Amino acid sequence: MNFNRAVIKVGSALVSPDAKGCSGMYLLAIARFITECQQAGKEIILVSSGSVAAGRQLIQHGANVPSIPTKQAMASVGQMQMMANWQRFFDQPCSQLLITHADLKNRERYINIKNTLRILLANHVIPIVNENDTVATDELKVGDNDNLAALVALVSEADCLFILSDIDGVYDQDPRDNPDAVLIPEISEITDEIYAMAGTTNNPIATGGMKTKIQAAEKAVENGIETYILNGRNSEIFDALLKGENPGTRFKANQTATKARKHWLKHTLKSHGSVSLDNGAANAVINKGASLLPSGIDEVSGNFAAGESINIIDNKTAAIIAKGISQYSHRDLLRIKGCKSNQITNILGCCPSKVVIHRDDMVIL
Ligand SMILES: Nc1ncnc2c1ncn2[C@@H]1O[C@H](COP(=O)(O)OP(=O)(O)O)[C@@H](O)[C@H]1O
Ligand SMILES: N[C@@H](CCC(=O)OP(=O)(O)O)C(=O)O
Repeated sequence: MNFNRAVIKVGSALVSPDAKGCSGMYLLAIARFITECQQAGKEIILVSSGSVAAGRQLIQHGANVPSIPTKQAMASVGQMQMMANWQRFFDQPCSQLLITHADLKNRERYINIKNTLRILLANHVIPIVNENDTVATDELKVGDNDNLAALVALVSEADCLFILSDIDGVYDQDPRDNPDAVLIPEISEITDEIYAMAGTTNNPIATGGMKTKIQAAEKAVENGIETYILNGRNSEIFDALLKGENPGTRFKANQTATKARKHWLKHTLKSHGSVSLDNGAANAVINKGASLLPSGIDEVSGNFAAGESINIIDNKTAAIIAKGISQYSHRDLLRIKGCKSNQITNILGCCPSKVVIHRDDMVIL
């Protein structure tokens, strides 16, 4: 799995499969996948739908489609149930972020959301985002959690977006109406033809269907974020992902977005110091797309602050193999070099990051 930070979007049909309150039926496997990703040094943000579905039985409504205020009340009571349901699958604390489109459009609020997410992740809290349905009228709304998840991936600078739904991926036509529909494993360009294949949803508790998932994928890939649409009802997909396979539809990230950042790293940023790596770490960085962990660092030289660029040297050849932005100052690195990431807090008193240089902050030379 070649990512450092991912947003995982979970649809209503997984949180509340029969729209009668919350269920753990599908969340257990999702939570296990999240834990396994974290154990591999990756950071995960959840975007969870399901508040309306979870609260549906607790608010009176007739046989007709509930009105907007009724749905807002359902979301309000259902959100509590949904968060409690997620929390029981994690030993770590979960946190709640309820946001609207208006929050993401406002620069000051955008930065506040970004900073909050960063600090939550640094403290090993699992951020769980949903739209703030109570205050969201049409002008304030993102409207669907697929597009919200793409915006969360942008604000959090994630490099991967997983959209988990009740269907295996994008088909050439809606498989609910067309049994001959064929799954498309790889989409390298989102064209009008792709949009034409995507229908809406017939699930009364869901919003958007495949159309909003394609919109979300488009937003993400054009910003260099690889996107997958997957069936969260099938727990085998998580084993496949962990093995680096694609068990659904993958949208290739636009390389120019990634390239622009790598170009800036390589050519614009001046290095203020260096770290030398042992054999295993040098191999992981060059050949396995890994982030740099403190355990692989043998030596630290120079005088640099957290957030500054440094060279990465292979101890064996003394060659500069890569360059990247260090999450730690040279002083802190001298104290944590050679240590496991889970020892950082004991040594420094805090752990702003499990990795010394994130893969997306690194360029191989
Ligand atoms: N081309 C398509 N490929 C796959 N699914 C499609 C397509 N067009 C429409 N759909 C529908 O989209 C649904 C998933 O969207 P939705 O019900 O909004 O799920 P979620 O609650 O996970 O957001 C599928 O169950 C399927 O019926
Ligand atoms: N904020 C709403 C999200 C609605 C929504 O987008 O649902 P889904 O299509 O299942 O992702 C809720 O929590 O019910």
